[in-house]
Amino acid sequence: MSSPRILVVDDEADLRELLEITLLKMGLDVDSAATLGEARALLALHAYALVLTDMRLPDGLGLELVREVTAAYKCTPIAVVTAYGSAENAVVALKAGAFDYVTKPVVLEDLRIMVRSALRLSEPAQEPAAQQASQGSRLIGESPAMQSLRAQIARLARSNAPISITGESGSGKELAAREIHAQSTRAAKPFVAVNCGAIPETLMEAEFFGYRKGAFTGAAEEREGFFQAANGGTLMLDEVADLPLPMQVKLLRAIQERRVRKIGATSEEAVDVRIISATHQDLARCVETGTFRQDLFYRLNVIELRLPPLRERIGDLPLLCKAILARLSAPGLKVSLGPGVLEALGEYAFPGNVRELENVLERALAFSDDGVIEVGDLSLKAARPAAAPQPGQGTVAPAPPPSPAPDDAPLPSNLPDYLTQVERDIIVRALTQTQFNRAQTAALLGISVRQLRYQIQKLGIQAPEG
Ligand SMILES: Nc1ncnc2c1ncn2[C@@H]1O[C@H](COP(=O)(O)OP(=O)(O)OP(=O)(O)O)[C@@H](O)[C@H]1O
Repeated sequence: MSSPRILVVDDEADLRELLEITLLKMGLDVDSAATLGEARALLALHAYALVLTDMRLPDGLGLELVREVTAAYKCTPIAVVTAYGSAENAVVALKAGAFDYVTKPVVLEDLRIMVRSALRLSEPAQEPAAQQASQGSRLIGESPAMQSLRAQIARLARSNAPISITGESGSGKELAAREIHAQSTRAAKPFVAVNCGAIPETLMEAEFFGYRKGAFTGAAEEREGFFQAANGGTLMLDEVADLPLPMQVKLLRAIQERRVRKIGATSEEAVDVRIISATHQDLARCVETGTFRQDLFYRLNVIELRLPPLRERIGDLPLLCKAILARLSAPGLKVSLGPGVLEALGEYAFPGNVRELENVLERALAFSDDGVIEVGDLSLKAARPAAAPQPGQGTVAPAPPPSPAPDDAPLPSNLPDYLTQVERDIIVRALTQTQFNRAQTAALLGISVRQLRYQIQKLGIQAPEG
């Protein structure tokens, strides 16, 4: 079998030679070109496993070649060599479709890592793996929005460019990130998801970069950070807008240099990590208000992937309900939706998106008789004009408007836990008020007795049987 063939495009003879020798030593075949014209001629003659081009060439810009190769040779990844410190060039090239970049002066280890990663893209075994991943996609939905999302994911999986995923809470940002990872050449390596809002500021550096034994009091053992744990794979920075500014500086450096230093270490180590960031906030707005660094925003936001809210793809409801219920129901139990349920769901705005749909169905399933979910079991939070409760099917009372918290009130650091606590407190208060009379408590809170019983059990509230 012949070795993969690489095309090197550079007009600096010294650098070209260095690249050629490094690639030949990796057992690869190398062609080289000094101009765009020569490169085009070679591309027309051979199929390349990778094109590596300088950005400035005598007869034009490497960027032109990036665009041409991306459009005309879809199976050939193209990477660029950029001058040190010209982050702008790298970002422009990645946006234009470059697979990755290396900076000058070229660090040979970085070059080898990048080349190996690119070659995995053209390995024949990779094709079926990628196909399988997309066929077995866990992102459910056939709406035009989902089809377009899946197509974008398949394209993005073939690049190392940083991706910023935006979308409302519960819309599937983490699922999309996992999907990109699963379809990429990094699939065999770890996917590490980090909730940036959940790490105490004092521990952040240690968590991200690791530490050496004895680096600080309590550092009894050497520990890896998220970057090392994700080496070769993908690091997802969830709720990236929550990163404090000092950590943003350190993160930017790690991403730019592709190197991290453990706390207490004297030297840095190379890490090969693809960064996917996600947030439900408007990062550009955070930059304007000064809570997010512009340079980090620029680095993370190379390619933007927007996840549509569920209400924009409501046609996916039947498929989503089917898949969620199949997952939630006990083996052998057939679960179905009663009349009007899909319509009622279709009229609901789903501020919490697919996660909320999962919760609604899980709760409804617990209340349903004989595995048939009725409209009254849904207990949707917002008013649903056409989904008024049917007589005898439980009631959906309009909630009193929540009193707005003052703008400077401290935000909860874990919203689900906070909301669970609020729910618990309210139920305990209502139970105490009615002296644990469940029927009265349920009526007071506008839920059915069955729903109340379920919540009491779920929240572990100690209440005498009533
Ligand atoms: N298209 C989809 N198909 C199937 N399940 C989905 C889809 N989108 C989201 N989900 C499910 O919804 C839940 C929430 O998804 P996920 O955690 O990816 O959302 P998120 O946007 O990252 O949320 P957050 O902003 O709160 O972190 C998960 O259980 C996920 O499996």
